[in-house]
This record gives sequence, structure tokens and C-alpha cells, in this order.
Amino acid sequence: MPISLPSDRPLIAPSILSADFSCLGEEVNSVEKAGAHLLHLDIMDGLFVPNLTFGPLVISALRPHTSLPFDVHLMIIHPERYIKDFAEAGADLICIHAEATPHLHRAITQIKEQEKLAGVSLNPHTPLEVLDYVLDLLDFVLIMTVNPGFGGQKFIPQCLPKIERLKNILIKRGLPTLIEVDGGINSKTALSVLQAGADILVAGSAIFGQEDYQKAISALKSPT
Ligand SMILES: O=C(CO)[C@@H](O)[C@H](O)COP(=O)(O)O
Ligand SMILES: [Fe+2]
Repeated sequence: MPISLPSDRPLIAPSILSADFSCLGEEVNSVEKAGAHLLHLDIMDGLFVPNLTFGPLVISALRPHTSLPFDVHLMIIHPERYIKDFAEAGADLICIHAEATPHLHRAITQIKEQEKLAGVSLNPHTPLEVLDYVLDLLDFVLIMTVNPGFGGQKFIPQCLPKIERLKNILIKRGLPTLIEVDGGINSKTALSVLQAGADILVAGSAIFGQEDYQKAISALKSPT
């Protein structure tokens, strides 16, 4: 059975991309204690995005350190090659990019066969229409509000109407699919993203870049 997510809104998913990699286990414990709901893990292959991060080995090493669900954001070409590996390493949510495979339906099916929550991510320029025929299969859609590849980038406000439109489509189609938003989320940008309809906020630098993780997470939960 796929994991059940908490019913709170918004759910906060700190991205460890901005954490101190020399003590990742401690960093993960700290955000868990500070009120995070999920742990966001950014997987980059140096091809789909111009950066490299880590693979399933790091995820399985972190798994015993926390009970937070693992939200794995695959920024890799042909993600279907590695879905089983990430599922076995401890992923609970697996998100692939629509732009990274010509076989989106097949890749989504593979995630579901692993009994994980399935998501598809869209780059800032990618229209929602690519999801037309798979939307009812998805547990969540991840709307990128920066060009993927790096933490600490500036939020792209032109993506806000896309979140609003997606929310309306989901309501119209009666789908329970969650909207996750990733990139440049901080206490200033969170409000407009939530007003547009986001359910899950990913934040790297706005949490791990701050001294007080609890304060940073609270500010995202109820931005003003
Ligand atoms: O997927 C990505 C970047 O490609 C993100 O998850 C970033 O790690 C978010 O970092 P901030 O923009 O919040 O600093
Ligand atoms: Fe991400």
C-alpha cells in the first residue's frame, strides 16, 4: 500500500540540497523535530539538469535516521531505468519529469507497481496539457517554479497562473491529486503559491539556509 500523507495543509518538504552534507543524518533529524512533514530528495544526473547530486545509496543510508516520508524528485533522463532502485532504497513518493521520457504513462505505471505515490513534474515552460491523459493516475503534480538543477534560485512568478489553472482542472475533474510546488519558495513567495492552490511546499534554502529551522518551517506553514 502507498503511504498515507498527513491531512495538514500545507505540507512542508525541506529539500536537503541546501543541507550540510557532512552531517546529513543530523540535518534530517533537525527538520523532523522542527515540524517538517516530508523530506524532499533531489536526484540530478548531469544530463537532464546541469548538476549532479546523489543516488539510491544515500537514500537507503538516510532511511533509518527518520520516519519522515521520502519525497524523491527525479531530475534524470529516462527515469524508468531507476524507479525500482529508488523504491527499494526507501522512497515513498516518486516524481518524474514529463520532459525526461517519451514513455510517461509507462513510468507512472512502474511507480504505482512499486506501491509508491506517483507524481509528474513540469518545468516552468511546460504546459499542463502534457498531463491531460495521465492526470487521473497521479497522486501529485510537482510544478517547478525555477528551472531545475540548483537550490537557491529566484522564484519565477509567471508559474503562478499554471498552479491556479491546475487547481481548477483538478476541481473540475473531481480529482484528489495534490499540487506540490518547488523552487524559490520562502516566507515571501509561499503566500501567493498557497493562494494559487498548492498543497505541498518544497523549500531548500529557506529552511536549511536559516539558523532556526522551526521558525523557518512555521513561517512557511502560515505565511503572511
Ligand atoms: O528541485 C529543486 C531544484 O532543481 C529544488 O528542490 C531545490 O532544491 C529547491 O531549493 P530552493 O529553491 O528552495 O532553495
Ligand atoms: Fe526538487
